[in-house]
Amino acid sequence: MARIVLKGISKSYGDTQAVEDLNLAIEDGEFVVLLGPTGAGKTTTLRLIAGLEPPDSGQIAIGGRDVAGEAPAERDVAFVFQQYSLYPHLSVYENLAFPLKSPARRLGKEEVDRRVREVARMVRIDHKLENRSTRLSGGEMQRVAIGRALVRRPSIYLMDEPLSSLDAKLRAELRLELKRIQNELGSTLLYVTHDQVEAMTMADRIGILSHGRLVQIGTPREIYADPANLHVAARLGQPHINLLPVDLLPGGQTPSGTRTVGARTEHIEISLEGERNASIDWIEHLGDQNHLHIRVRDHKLVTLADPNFSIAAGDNVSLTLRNPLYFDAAGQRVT
Ligand SMILES: Nc1ncnc2c1ncn2[C@@H]1O[C@H](COP(=O)(O)OP(=O)(O)OP(=O)(O)O)[C@@H](O)[C@H]1O
Repeated sequence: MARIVLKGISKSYGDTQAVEDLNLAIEDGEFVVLLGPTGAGKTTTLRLIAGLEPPDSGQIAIGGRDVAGEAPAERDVAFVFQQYSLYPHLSVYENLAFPLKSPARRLGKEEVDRRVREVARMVRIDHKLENRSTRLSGGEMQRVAIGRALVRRPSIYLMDEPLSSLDAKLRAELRLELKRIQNELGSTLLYVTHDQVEAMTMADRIGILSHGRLVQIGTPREIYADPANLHVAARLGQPHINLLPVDLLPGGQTPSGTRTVGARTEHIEISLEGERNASIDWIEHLGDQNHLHIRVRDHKLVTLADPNFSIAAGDNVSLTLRNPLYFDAAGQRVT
């Protein structure tokens, strides 16, 4: 377990600035998720910490040590990739034992056996230890890949979209398990994803990356409720935040300098009373909730509604804002 500190890290590939002046401290035992769109610099950040590439400038410290001169193996870091990279000719047991077999480790046979079985229980694959790794489902393979990282007990874990190749149900299951395991081990974990649900459910803190820069870092609640700018506000929330011109809807007290009003479901009151200023274009029925597609003059917005709310396409409704978010011409929050 260890603290990770990045100070002024930059990295470019030719003309592409992948990471730019990145400052980030991840506390010992903390679960930090880097969230950002494709090309934001997430994978590059992990690769720099792991030592797979050197930064152009800046410093990286792990557990108080400047790791500039250290090779990946010396950094005591485990990396889990998007695609499970198991040894196909080996059994699950042998795959899990593999990282413990390097001559440098000098672990006795019993100790290896004990650790393999302990980790197999943790990632819930202990009933398949003798299976060939090719005879596993995608979810089981990824459990083994995660187990192989855990078995070494490194000081930090770096995970690059480890759940993205799995179906939605498995992803939800493994999300919970990863969080439980990290809690149990108290390990420092830096996790990269572009899935906002993973970020919201697992992270102690979320760091939002855009064009190689860290735009904001905070607890999931802070990032969601108090976004620094439009870019961050648009990364979280389902359906997406509605960006509306000032004065389109009544309600709220617009601060001066506001150019755009950001309204999520919880910022929009729908009523069948009062002046009807909007009409329902269509309704998506998702089972436990409905997405209402609403038109206000020539603007469209989407909000959630309870399926029991009795409303139909073509109905006219009254919309009012309640404490929405305000942004200036540059997209920065105005309060
Ligand atoms: N080895 C490389 N050579 C050239 N350009 C690279 C290399 N690695 C990354 N880049 C570029 O650096 C930028 C950041 O890439 P990076 O892989 O870190 O983004 P990411 O946020 O992880 O994206 P994704 O979600 O698609 O994995 C991109 O524009 C990418 O094309």
